[in-house]
Amino acid sequence: MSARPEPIPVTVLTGFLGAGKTTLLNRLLRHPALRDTAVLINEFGEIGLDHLLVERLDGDTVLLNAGCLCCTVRGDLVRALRDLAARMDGGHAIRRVVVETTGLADPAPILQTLMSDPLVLYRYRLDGVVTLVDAATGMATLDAQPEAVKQAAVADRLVLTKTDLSTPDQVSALWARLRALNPGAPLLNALHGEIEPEALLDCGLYDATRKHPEVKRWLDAEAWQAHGHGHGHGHGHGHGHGHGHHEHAHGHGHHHHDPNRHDARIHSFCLTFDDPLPWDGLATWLEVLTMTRGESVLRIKGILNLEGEEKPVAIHGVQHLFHPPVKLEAWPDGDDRRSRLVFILRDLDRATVEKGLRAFAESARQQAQIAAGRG
Ligand SMILES: Nc1nc2c(ncn2[C@@H]2O[C@H](COP(=O)(O)OP(=O)(O)OP(=O)(O)O)[C@@H](O)[C@H]2O)c(=O)[nH]1
Repeated sequence: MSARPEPIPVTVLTGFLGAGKTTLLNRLLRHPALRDTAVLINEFGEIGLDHLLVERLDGDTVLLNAGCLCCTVRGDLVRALRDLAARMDGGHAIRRVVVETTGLADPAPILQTLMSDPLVLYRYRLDGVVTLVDAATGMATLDAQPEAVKQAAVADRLVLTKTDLSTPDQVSALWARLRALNPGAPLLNALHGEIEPEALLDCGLYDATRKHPEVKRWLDAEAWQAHGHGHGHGHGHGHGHGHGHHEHAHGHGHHHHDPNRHDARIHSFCLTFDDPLPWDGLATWLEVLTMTRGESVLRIKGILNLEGEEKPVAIHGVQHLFHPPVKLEAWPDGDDRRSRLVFILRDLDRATVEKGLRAFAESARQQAQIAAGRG
């Protein structure tokens, strides 16, 4: 038996048509930090011009030529990642993968691919979603294109490009809008693709150079506290398991822009629980949620304190698909043992989610009590 090879971090680079993905990628690839990076490019329709534009073609750039992104991309992506793994086994040094999506792509199927294929799961880990937004056209694009809103909402890092082509007012309005849509992702700037790789890389649960989980960077639960003016629903849930609502739904930001219909449909919030949660109840609820409302679940990330578990467990889901839960070695942030669940949802309100979760948790607790003869 050989040990599991160190999983290779995968960064998903997305952003609407012309946002500056190729420009940024070309700059990034010149950095020593991105030595031995393989690039996978997902093109829409025509044989990809981007393939030619990515300058450092050293045989590790693979074109994923997929007409429809919803389904076909997955097979292509899996095949490309499997091929890369075979090349690594043959001694080829690859330390990182960047998947550049087409501007029209819904990032969800790509994320799902990374969390569902067994070989991909074994050899790779999702490091993060980096979404580029063109400062000059971003507002109009977000107004017109639901996919662009979704790309921004699920991002782990948001990068504003082309600030040289827009006024400071345009930039601040766009920042406010992105902040409202996605309070958890740091907002960065890249002029002509110029950005420090450290700002974009290693935003996943694991730092590439260290073994311990980077929960703070990954989950950024504090962001909802800092931005959460929509908290404090005092439901009387009689069991005293924690609460602490931090929500940022759209509509009460500081910006003057009217809530857009796409933005208004998407919102994100963080639920916090002080007491351990029963895994059975939570798992059943997640299953019900994703089976019945999967299309509304853009992303769920969480650190859980589970009944009967000493260590924290990380969960990560996109629409109807979940990454297998990962047991972490240590509690984050000075032994903070609260469960924290970050939700990015479309057309699904917080109360439904929260009530369902609490009900399933409660029912699992009662079942356990009955089973233990205490019911
Ligand atoms: N003025 C200005 N132009 C930029 C900046 N970043 C990128 N561009 C230009 O914007 C255009 C589109 O950039 P690309 O990098 O091709 O964008 P992309 O997101 O890869 O585009 P698609 O692959 O078509 O989705 C190019 O002409 C870039 O030179 C910037 O910060 N300022």
